[in-house]
Amino acid sequence: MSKPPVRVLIHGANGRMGQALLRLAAGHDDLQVVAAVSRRVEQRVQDGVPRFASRELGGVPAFDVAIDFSLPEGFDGMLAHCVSRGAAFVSGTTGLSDSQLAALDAAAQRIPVLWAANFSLGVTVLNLLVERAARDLAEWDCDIVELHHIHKRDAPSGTALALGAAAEQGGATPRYASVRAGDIIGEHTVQFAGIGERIELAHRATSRDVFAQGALTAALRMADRAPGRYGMRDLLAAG
Ligand SMILES: NC(=O)C1=CN([C@@H]2O[C@H](COP(=O)(O)OP(=O)(O)OC[C@H]3O[C@@H](n4cnc5c(N)ncnc54)[C@H](OP(=O)(O)O)[C@@H]3O)[C@@H](O)[C@H]2O)C=CC1
Ligand SMILES: O=C(O)C1=N[C@H](C(=O)O)C[C@H](O)C1
Repeated sequence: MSKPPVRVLIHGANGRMGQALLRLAAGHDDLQVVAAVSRRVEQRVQDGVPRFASRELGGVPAFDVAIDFSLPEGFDGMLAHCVSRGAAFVSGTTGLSDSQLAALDAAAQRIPVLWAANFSLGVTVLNLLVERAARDLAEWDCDIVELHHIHKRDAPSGTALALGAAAEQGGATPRYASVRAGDIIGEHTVQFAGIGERIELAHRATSRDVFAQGALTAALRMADRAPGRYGMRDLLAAG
């Protein structure tokens, strides 16, 4: 007998990422979007998916996992809601405060939690490469340059900070520079500069679909996990 589809809630549904998630989710037989949540709701049902405003969470049907790509103002409410429903929480929202990041650890005592600054396979591997390079190049200057679209609010990007943490793990001390321009999806370069030579490790996303597809895959894999804190590296290890 085939498994029933994983029931997914998408939070931040009106946004750039929310729209990509809804479009790509429609092509997955193994999941069903049972609720699309955002601040404002114009139509009660759109493309067969029930819509809810964030103040109406009490009326949302049962779900196995929420995928949150909202903003820091929306994040706390959805995390708390997942804990109260016993559902898994997968989030890519960036610009979070230290206390919001700590709240992920507290929630992970009760539900499966995966937060990642970047859901692309390329950046997941880039983090490993940066940590490795920093181990041998800790004395070199380390600079992280990130470019994003003009609407992005947080800087440095979540990915830049995660790459910085990987560099620090290897012993380097990174500096950050941010550019906000046009419709750039997301580009990150980690430069290690010595005397007479330098290395650049770079990732360029040309479509938001890579983040959305990564988050849908993560949601499918998190739905039936034990409570705990997970990262993209755990998904790599899972194959
Ligand atoms: N980890 C990753 O791989 C990636 C992470 N991101 C991050 O995802 C987040 C969303 O990005 P993007 O889609 O471009 O942003 P948008 O501004 O396009 O969308 C944000 C969404 O969040 C909703 N929202 C905002 N505030 C609240 C609130 N207080 N309560 C409930 N919902 C709220 C908005 O609803 P409404 O429209 O109704 O106001 C909107 O649907 C950002 O933090 C971004 O940095 C982005 C891409 C990849
Ligand atoms: O806001 C975005 O667009 C993106 N945000 C993430 C970040 O802050 O690193 C990931 C990606 O680069 C796109």
